[in-house]
Amino acid sequence: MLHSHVTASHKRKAFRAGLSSGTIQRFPGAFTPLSTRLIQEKGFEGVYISGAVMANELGLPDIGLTTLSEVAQRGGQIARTTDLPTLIDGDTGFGEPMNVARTVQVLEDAGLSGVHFEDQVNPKRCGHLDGKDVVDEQTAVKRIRAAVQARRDPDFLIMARTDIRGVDGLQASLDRAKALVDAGADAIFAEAMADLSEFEAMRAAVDVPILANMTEFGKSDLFTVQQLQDVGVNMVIFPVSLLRIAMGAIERGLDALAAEGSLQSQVPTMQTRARLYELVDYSAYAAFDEGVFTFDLSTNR
Ligand SMILES: C[C@](O)(C(=O)O)[C@H](CC(=O)O)C(=O)O
Ligand SMILES: [Mg+2]
Repeated sequence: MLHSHVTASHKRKAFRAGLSSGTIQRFPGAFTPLSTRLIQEKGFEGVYISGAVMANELGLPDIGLTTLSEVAQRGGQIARTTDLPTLIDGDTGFGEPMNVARTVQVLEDAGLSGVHFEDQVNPKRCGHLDGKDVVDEQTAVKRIRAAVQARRDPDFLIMARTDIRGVDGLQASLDRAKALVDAGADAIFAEAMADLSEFEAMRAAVDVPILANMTEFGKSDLFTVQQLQDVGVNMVIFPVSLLRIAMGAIERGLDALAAEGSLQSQVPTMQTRARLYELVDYSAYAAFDEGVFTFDLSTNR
């Protein structure tokens, strides 16, 4: 009822334990706080909070328009609904290294378990699009150093994302990842790897956990969790998938409503009222109310 049943500190420790467990950690992207309830119930290890989804949900493209306050608020709303660890997309950190430092502290306070910062220039764009650009190594390293220095909870995970693969190729990406680990990154997000052998090369290059991004309609094939685990990937995100699934269903539903004048034909595809109430734990709230209203002073002398 009401919120997560474990503390932010517990979730951060669980995140780190999962990353070093030898079992790949699967983090679907929650596109609403409500969706975390399903992610948890279905047995996934954690929840990803996508910058693309946060922007797109507001009707904006994912080009660095969302602000730290918007992202922290949404991240906090999502984190509080789940007992699972949460990794949030910190884009380029919302400014210069000083801003990156503040971002870390705000996200720690919002109850997130970790954040990733990327080495793109501003304005940033989806890592799977052409025409993106990256900052030089020194600038990228400064971002990560600022993040690491600002953190107060040593368990809060700072992940460095490098987008350089799509700009300067695989070797540049391995070199960049090593520099980011030397700067203190706890984990590496190697964006837009072309195939499994590239993940394998990244695995060999660094000795921290590595993340694979299985975003649809991107540069990478959609490898299975098992294939990624087999090449030593420690965690995989499905960042925008739930939004895409839901928006696909919404379009089909609206088409049916427009064509048929009623949603009767769609009802079997809908989540039922009973299932929805189960996810928001409705009955526990009703029981709580009943307990308060039936409280009888005379029996408590
Ligand atoms: C992971 C990502 O940064 C996101 O914001 O979810 C995006 C996902 C996408 O646009 O498909 C990315 O840059 O890969
Ligand atoms: Mg993003």
